[in-house]
Amino acid sequence: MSAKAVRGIGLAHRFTGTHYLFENLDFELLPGQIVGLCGPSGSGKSTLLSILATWVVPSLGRVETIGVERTGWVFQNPYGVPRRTAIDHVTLPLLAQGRSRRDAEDRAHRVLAGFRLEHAADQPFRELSGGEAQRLMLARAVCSGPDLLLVDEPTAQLDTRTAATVNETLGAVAQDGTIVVIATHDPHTRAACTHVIDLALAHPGSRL
Ligand SMILES: Nc1ncnc2c1ncn2[C@@H]1O[C@H](COP(=O)(O)OP(=O)(O)OP(=O)(O)O)[C@@H](O)[C@H]1O
Repeated sequence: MSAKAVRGIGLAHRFTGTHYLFENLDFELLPGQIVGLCGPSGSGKSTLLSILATWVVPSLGRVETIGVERTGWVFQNPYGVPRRTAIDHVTLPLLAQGRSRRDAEDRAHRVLAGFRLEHAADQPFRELSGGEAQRLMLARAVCSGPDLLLVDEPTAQLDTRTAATVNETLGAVAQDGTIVVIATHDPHTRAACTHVIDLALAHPGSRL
């Protein structure tokens, strides 16, 4: 496995005209880790994901990456092609990597099964439930082979059993060498993480 790491160094962020959401954040994220970004609503979890994705420049500090060429992102709101089937969404990134159709479809079915979506393989995206659509986005992101996978609230819409499967599958993705970062409110998802960055503790007000 090639060396990969994501480092946050002295990170702090505030939007124009607002107070600092968090300050003095230092961390190193490595393959095999599944890192939970935790904290109350509005504490800056999605903002920190955007900073890790380099979409938002932090007010202070910097992010350094080593060996991270591909970043996958799964939003809270799933977006797909309404008429295209679930299996198509997952097969496409595998074909784009140069796999044969048969190899791509085999892998796509295995990944769908990992997210409890086998039953929906041939359903068009528009017929999926909210939770199925979001799991499909996870499956698609995993199939794009990211070095760093950023996920916003993956279990918010799921029942406990499905959420547990998703957490296990993300754990397996981390074991395969992806750095997985999950913004979450869910205590079960937090418990499934190997590391936690708690933004409640990085909030300037937490020291008052
Ligand atoms: N582009 C922006 N401009 C100004 N303020 C913003 C912007 N984006 C987010 N904020 C504010 O920054 C704060 C943190 O937002 P963020 O979405 O990162 O929190 P969160 O912890 O992910 O919240 P939630 O758990 O509710 O999703 C919020 O008060 C939000 O209104």
